[in-house]
Amino acid sequence: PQQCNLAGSWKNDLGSKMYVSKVDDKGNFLGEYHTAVSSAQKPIEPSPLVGSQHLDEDGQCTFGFTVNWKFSDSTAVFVGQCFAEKGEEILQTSWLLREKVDSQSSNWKATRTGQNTFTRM
Ligand SMILES: CN1C(=O)N(C)[C@H]2CS[C@@H](CCCCC(=O)O)[C@H]21
Repeated sequence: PQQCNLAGSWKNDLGSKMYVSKVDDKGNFLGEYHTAVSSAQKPIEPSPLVGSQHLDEDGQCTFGFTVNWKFSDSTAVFVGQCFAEKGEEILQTSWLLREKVDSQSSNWKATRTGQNTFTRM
């Protein structure tokens, strides 16, 4: 069965790109996230990501990774699964974006969530 390995280049429906370096034998990986959009004031820069994926024998692995934004006081965490359909690999992900807020009274509005699909570039 096709082993769904996250190494390589991915793009999502927002036009963001993700470059994943090799996945080690424990499933850990590093990479870079090139976001296409941002609510931050500063110019967008590539940002490091650190993650881990299951290396199941059936190849439809689940994974998670964290993106530490270099141009924004925020952090995103993604969880998802890799699906292999007719030779195409699709990453179905959900994410939480936590932005730094100035006081706990604003804590309620600090976390956003969404879902995104990635395909190989
Ligand atoms: C573009 N995005 C993207 O490709 N996503 C899957 C979502 C989850 S991370 C967010 C971008 C955050 C940029 C940094 C910031 O504005 O604080 C958004």
